[in-house]
Amino acid sequence: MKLTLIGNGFMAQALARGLVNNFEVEIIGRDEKKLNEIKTRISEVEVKVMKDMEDITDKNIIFCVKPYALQSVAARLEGKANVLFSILAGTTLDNLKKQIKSKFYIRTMPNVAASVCGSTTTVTGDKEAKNLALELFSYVGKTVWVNTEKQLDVATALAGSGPAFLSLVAESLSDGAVKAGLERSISNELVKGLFSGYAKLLETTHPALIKDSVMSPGGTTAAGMGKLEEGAVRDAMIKAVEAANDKANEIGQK
Ligand SMILES: NC(=O)C1=CN([C@@H]2O[C@H](COP(=O)(O)OP(=O)(O)OC[C@H]3O[C@@H](n4cnc5c(N)ncnc54)[C@H](OP(=O)(O)O)[C@@H]3O)[C@@H](O)[C@H]2O)C=CC1
Ligand SMILES: O=C(O)[C@@H]1CCC=N1
Repeated sequence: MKLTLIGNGFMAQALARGLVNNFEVEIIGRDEKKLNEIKTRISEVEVKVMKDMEDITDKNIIFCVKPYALQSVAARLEGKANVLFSILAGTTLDNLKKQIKSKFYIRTMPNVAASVCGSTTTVTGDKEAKNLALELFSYVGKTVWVNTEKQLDVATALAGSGPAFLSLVAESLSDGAVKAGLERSISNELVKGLFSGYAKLLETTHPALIKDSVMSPGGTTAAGMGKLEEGAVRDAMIKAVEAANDKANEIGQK
């Protein structure tokens, strides 16, 4: 089966790398130089500069441009695709249906860890294309089917934006260690180990239990936790996910 990725940015390339071993992959973009650079990095893909009018009849499209570019790119697509898979944050199935013709529509939300086959991708849309969607995105990590776009928007806030939120945690923990006198290279090494070890623990243990197992009475962790609560980190994280979800809804209303 052939997959056509429209857009050649970070996510398109991450998906292409995961998909080339199992599908024919074509990437369509607007910048020949960028496309040729991609071809040198991912030799298995076909690259193509978008025509004034691009025929998508019967193609399986993975749409990978920014949400604001939907209208201008859609205006140059003619014909009816087989399945349109969108990775666009916030952009609703209704909006996609108004702008691009396809037999079936799927909305997905992968994350940046797709570039290392570690995405957890949420998927919703037409049931007829469910199995294909779950298969495609399994080549860049795990997949989770949800029944509503409301769930997909919240998943966008949590798992799509989440790597950026966790980057703030990773970077600031390393900064704290440097402030306390540890060399940056050692701090960064410890943060990497901390995240990978923690990910393994989280597979089997609730976060509250992990916290309780670390925090001894009057100990070092309790001292640090006090400061996190003073800084309202928990509240800030909750508000970050809420704000990202609100933004997805706002994009959806445009
Ligand atoms: N980054 C992330 O972590 C995630 C992003 N997403 C979603 O993925 C989508 C792509 O994001 P990302 O890969 O990060 O963004 P990039 O900016 O890296 O890529 C966007 C791509 O769209 C192309 N593009 C923009 N406008 C046009 C146009 N008018 N005609 C043709 N091509 C156009 C750009 O072309 P050019 O290179 O020529 O500028 C570029 O190839 C977004 O909709 C985002 O919501 C989803 C999950 C996670
Ligand atoms: O912020 C963004 O637009 C994208 C969507 C999901 C993650 N990042």
